[in-house]
This record gives sequence, C-alpha cells and structure tokens, in this order.
Amino acid sequence: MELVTAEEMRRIDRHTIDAIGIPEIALMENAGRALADAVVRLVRRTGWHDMDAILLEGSKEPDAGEAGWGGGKPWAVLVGKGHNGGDGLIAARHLALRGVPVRIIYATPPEELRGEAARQRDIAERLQLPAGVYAPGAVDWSAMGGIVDALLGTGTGGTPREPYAALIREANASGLPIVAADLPSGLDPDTGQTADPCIRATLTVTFGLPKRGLVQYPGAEAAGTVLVAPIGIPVGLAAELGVSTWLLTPETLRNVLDADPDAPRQPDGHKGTYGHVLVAAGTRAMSGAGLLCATAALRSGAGLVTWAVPELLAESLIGAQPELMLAPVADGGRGDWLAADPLEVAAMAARRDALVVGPGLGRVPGSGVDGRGWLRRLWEALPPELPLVVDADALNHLAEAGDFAAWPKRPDATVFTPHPGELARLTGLPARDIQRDRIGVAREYALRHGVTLVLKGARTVVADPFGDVYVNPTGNPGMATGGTGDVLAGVIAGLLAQGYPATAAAALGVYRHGAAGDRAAAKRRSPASLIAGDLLAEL
Ligand SMILES: NC(=O)C1=CN([C@@H]2O[C@H](COP(=O)(O)OP(=O)(O)OC[C@H]3O[C@@H](n4cnc5c(N)ncnc54)[C@H](O)[C@@H]3O)[C@@H](O)[C@H]2O)[C@@H](O)CC1
Ligand SMILES: [K+]
Repeated sequence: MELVTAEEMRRIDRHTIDAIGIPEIALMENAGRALADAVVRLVRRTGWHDMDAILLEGSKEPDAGEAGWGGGKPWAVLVGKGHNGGDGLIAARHLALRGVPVRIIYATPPEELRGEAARQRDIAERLQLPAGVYAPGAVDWSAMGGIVDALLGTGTGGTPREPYAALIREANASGLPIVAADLPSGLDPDTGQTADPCIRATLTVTFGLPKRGLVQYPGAEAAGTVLVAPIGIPVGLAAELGVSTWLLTPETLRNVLDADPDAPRQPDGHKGTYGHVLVAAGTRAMSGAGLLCATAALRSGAGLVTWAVPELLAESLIGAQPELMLAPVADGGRGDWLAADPLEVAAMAARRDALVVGPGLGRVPGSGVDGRGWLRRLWEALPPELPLVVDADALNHLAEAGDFAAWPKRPDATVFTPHPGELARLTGLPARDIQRDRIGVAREYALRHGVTLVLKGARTVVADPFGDVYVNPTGNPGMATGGTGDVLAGVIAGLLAQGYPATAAAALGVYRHGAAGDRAAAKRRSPASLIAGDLLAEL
C-alpha cells in the first residue's frame, strides 16, 4: 500500500476526475459515506470484519466499548470551508439517514463554502439537518456523543488559524471520541508533524490512500486507529503517477520487493544454501553487542555465521553461543578492533556471503588510533559486490571521516543502519530536524550516497539508492533498549547472505525485527521489561 503526500493525493484525485472521468462528487460521496459507516459501527458496535475500509497495518482495532460510543446523544460534525468540510456534511447526511442524530457546526459562516462543499451545505439545509456556526464557548459538548472532525484535510497549510484553532482546542478538551475525516486537523499530511493545536483523534478514516503523516510520529499518535476507505480511485494509479513510498506490509514485501516473508526453506537445502555471514563486532567492554548481532544472523536463517573478534577476547567467548564459529583477529594483545588489521578482516569477509561491521566496535577515544582510516581501508579492500551492513560505531567512524561522499560507491550491496543521532552525525543536521521529516531526509541521503538507508526509531524508514522508501509499522516502545539495533544489523546481514538484495533484506529485516519485538512484548507483563535478547527467540 502506497503512502502519499498531499500533493500526490491531489494529482491522483485530479487524474481520476479529469482523465478517467469519475465525477468529483462521486469520490466525495464515497468518502463521506465511508466516514459515516465507521461512526455507525462504533455507535452500534457492529464490528469491522465486513467493512470496505481496511485497518492500516500497525493500527489497533477501534474499541467501541461495552455500550458503543455516544450513548444515543448527537454527534457534532465540525465543518471547515474546504472539501474536507464537504466530506463532513455528506457524513452528517448519512448518519442522519441511519438514525444517528447529528449537529453540524460550521467553523466559519456557511456562505464561505465553495464548490462541492457549498452544494453539500445546501443539501443539508434542505434536509433540515440541525446546524449552527461556531462561537467560542457556546457549544455544549456534554450534550454530544462524539465528534466528527471535518475541519481541515490535505488542503491545510501551517498551523490552524482562528476560529479553527479554538474549535480544535474545545473538541480535544471535551473528552469525546473524535473521528477525523482524512486526517486530524492540524496534522501536516506529509511529515506527521502536529501543529499546536492538532486534533487528537480516536479514529481516522483516510480517503483513497493513507497520507504519509498518518504513519509518522507524532502524527501516528494524533490519528489513533487509521482506516483506509476506498473512494473509487483506480488500483495502480498511484504507482502509475510515480508514488514511491510504501507502508511495509507483507503485501509490499511480496509484491513490491519480491521478498516473501513466509518463503519456505528448500526441502533439499543444506547449510551452504543459506549463506555464510561474517560478523565483525564486539570489543572488550561490549562483547555482548557482537554476540547479539551474530546470534541474530543465525536466527534470520543464515546457514553459517562466523564471529570475528579481537584475539584477546576470543578465549573468553568460546561456547557463548555454540552454533557460532569464532575467528580471532590479531590485535597486538590489546583487545580492540582498531589495533586489528582491516585487510585481515576484508580477506576473511571475501570468503563469506555478507559482512556486518559495527556493533560494539568501539570508538576508542584518545587511544591515538585513527578510526577513520581503519574503516576506509576495510571499505576499499572489500570486494565491491560483497553485501555489507554498516552499523553503530562503524557509522560514527564514517561520520568522523567527513569525506564519505568521495569514497568508492558500492550501490547494490550496502546497508547503513543509523538511529537519528548517528544520522545526525553523518549528515551534520540536528537530530530534531531529521525527526521532523524522517522520510524526506532518509530518501535524500540514500539517493545521494548510493546506499540503502535504514533510519531506526518508531516507524523505521528504509530508503533505497533509487528513491523508493518503505515505512515499517511493526515494533513497539519496549524495543527502545540497548542491543536491539545489534539484533537488527545481524538479521539484515543474515538475509543478505541468503541472497536477498540490499533493500529487500533491509525491509524484510526491519519488518521481522519489529514483529519479533511485538511477540516478545506480548509475552511480558509490561513492554518496558523487554530486553534485546528476548527478540532472538522470536525471530
Ligand atoms: N479532491 C477530491 O477529489 C477529493 C477530496 N476530498 C477531501 O478534500 C480534502 C481536501 O480539500 P481541500 O483541498 O478543499 O482542502 P481542505 O478542506 O483540507 O482545507 C482547505 C480550506 O482550509 C483553509 N485552510 C488551509 N489552511 C488553513 C489553516 N492553517 N487554518 C485555517 N484554515 C486553513 C483553506 O483556506 C481552505 O478554505 C481532502 O482532505 C479530503 O477530505 C475527498 O472528498 C475525496 C475527493
Ligand atoms: K480533518
């Protein structure tokens, strides 16, 4: 399923209306009706199984409670002056038709509505649906059962102005369930940034295709549960018009990335069939990072995993995970990576099917060892087609080098897995700016540097070197704990060794890693007690 910007949605709507000839009013009618249908299901508790709209992956099913929402009281339908307001007016009509009482509240004088929205205003008036114009403090919210937010949609620009802002604040403060039309008013549809104020919806019914902002935080939180309602946009039109951002679902993995998440193992396969990973990770203070990474590579299905470690550590790690092979690297008795010869690591890697470098590599501040030179020598000595995952401290070495743009390109086989702090060091942008537009920044970096970029954090973004982006819905806040990144790097390396192309390996890896985290969290009393090692058994 594609994720669209407001501009892309406008292009798709326009094409459907102008080139295909489906009248605008038909799309709007479908939208308003789907919105009403969702509200009726919450009021009547009739369930979601037979609904046309689909629950967006990563969204929880809306909970209508024991009694259903609204307790028989009218629903306040908040109407803005654009087409989003038109959707609200159509929803109000269908709610009334189905026996749910409504009160239309125009944010601005109804004379200001134009086009289709004005036509819906006139229809509502002829049907004598109760309506009034908003005045601050004049709405008795306690008399309402719920709220439909049809104030602002994809035509929003910037922070809601008055009187919208005051109305949004009152709606949020009412404590009533809010169902947003297309997106919560105040949400930036492209980036997921929320204005002050922004509607806090319990449920969002989005029309045609999900907007990017609905799956990126904090927008994902403001949207609540997201239902995607078909409104008559032809299947395949988004792809035809060049949309290149997807929600990472099993269908996306299968149909866009050709990576079947449930692919069976070959009945006659042997350990050689599934590739051999070399893990260069772990140092004296952080041997666990290497162990988690290497074990995760095994759990991802790689046939063989060799864990390279500085020689001094090797003895103490014997038997730590019996399925792993250990490869001590000469370290002059110092137990750290930067004392090891990168050419020796490259030679070891050349005989394997994938290399992951970075977890627990150490930065050795003040050691006098030049981390920048170390990583570049490794990079240049590796066979250019050898699949490579660069994680954690290796990314920091790369950032310190400062001249990565001048390094030789290895576009088909390189995956970087930074969290926002590491990407901040790589790009020189403040982490805050990265978080404000994770999709945009990740896409730009991957395109510019010819790598597959995995930007970690809630709703991990995978960007490939050709401009395609995938947003992962799996995972939970319990996974914000040391070591989960090491597990992810190992999983991706394991998939690379099995022959998945870089982007498919990265996408399948983040999807499975998040799903493993969700299964592990479900088994614990609280997700907060999750530790990285819990993920291994769930992979
Ligand atoms: N174009 C189409 O074919 C369809 C559009 N649909 C609906 O139409 C919406 C888009 O409609 P519009 O493009 O008319 O835009 P909106 O209805 O989102 O909002 C535009 C109106 O809000 C005002 N506005 C913008 N930013 C504001 C701010 N910060 N504070 C206060 N007012 C602000 C504008 O002046 C304009 O009057 C979609 O979100 C969707 O709900 C659906 O009916 C489906 C079909
Ligand atoms: K809205």
